[in-house]
Amino acid sequence: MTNDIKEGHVRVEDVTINFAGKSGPVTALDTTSVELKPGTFTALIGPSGCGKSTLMNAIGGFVTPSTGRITLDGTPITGPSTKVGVIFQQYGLFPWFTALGNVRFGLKRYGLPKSEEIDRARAALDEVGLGAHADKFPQQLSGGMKQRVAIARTFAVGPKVLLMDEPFGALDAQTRLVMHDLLLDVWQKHRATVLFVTHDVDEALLLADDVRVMSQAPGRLIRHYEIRQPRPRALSRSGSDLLATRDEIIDLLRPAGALADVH
Ligand SMILES: Nc1ncnc2c1ncn2[C@@H]1O[C@H](COP(=O)(O)OP(=O)(O)OP(=O)(O)O)[C@@H](O)[C@H]1O
Repeated sequence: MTNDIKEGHVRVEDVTINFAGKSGPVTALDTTSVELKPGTFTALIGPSGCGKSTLMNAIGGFVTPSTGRITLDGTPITGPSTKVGVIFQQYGLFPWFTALGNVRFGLKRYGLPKSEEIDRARAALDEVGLGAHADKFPQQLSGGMKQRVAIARTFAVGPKVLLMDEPFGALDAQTRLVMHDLLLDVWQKHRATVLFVTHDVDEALLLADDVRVMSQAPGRLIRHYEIRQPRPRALSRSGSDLLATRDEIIDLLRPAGALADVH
């Protein structure tokens, strides 16, 4: 998708990440270079343990690369920042705050006047369709509703980059479809650069501009698919291109296919 968005440009340059394991160093991410262009939506898919979360945590500033570097808009990422929002499968909501309180908490660091903070939090909840549930506590909300609160909390802060680690993995199939539409709607309004980790090939193809496939551990990027079908997409009426891509990715994720050459 062409766009005139200038911020949220992520470059990962020759990054490897090693951790200290019980029996010596473990390579969690093999040499990886990738560019996330401003305002684009990239899905990252790969076998379990290949290093998807490690790459995401490095872009989030939670993990330091062992070699190489990661920049956001030309500046090296050296730690967590409000420019990079994060949404995990576990909603990360405070149980003692209402939905509104949770969104307000994310805004606290800005030191806004109380009325403005409340207005912004309410607007964010309206945007995800939860305006009528602002005063409910997380335990009174369904999984999909909790994830809506997490999305509202993150977008309210105005991140340039949004990292999502299997955000809908715990939701049922029907709720996931609703959440896909909601996420695309909110993303298209805010146009943060999104990196979305998933195990679900269909989810990647329905949502992303770019699908990046990783090899078995120690992971590296082995394939890049540019998906140019207009959204909203449905695999059942998407024509043969998307279905052929889907078959290819499923093959790549099989242990033998995952050793294929880099493209
Ligand atoms: N802090 C850590 N210390 C030691 N090893 C780690 C650490 N974090 C991750 N690893 C190891 O690095 C490898 C990659 O882990 P990572 O969680 O990034 O994989 P993943 O692709 O996200 O897996 P999954 O799809 O199962 O969530 C694994 O072998 C994991 O055990």
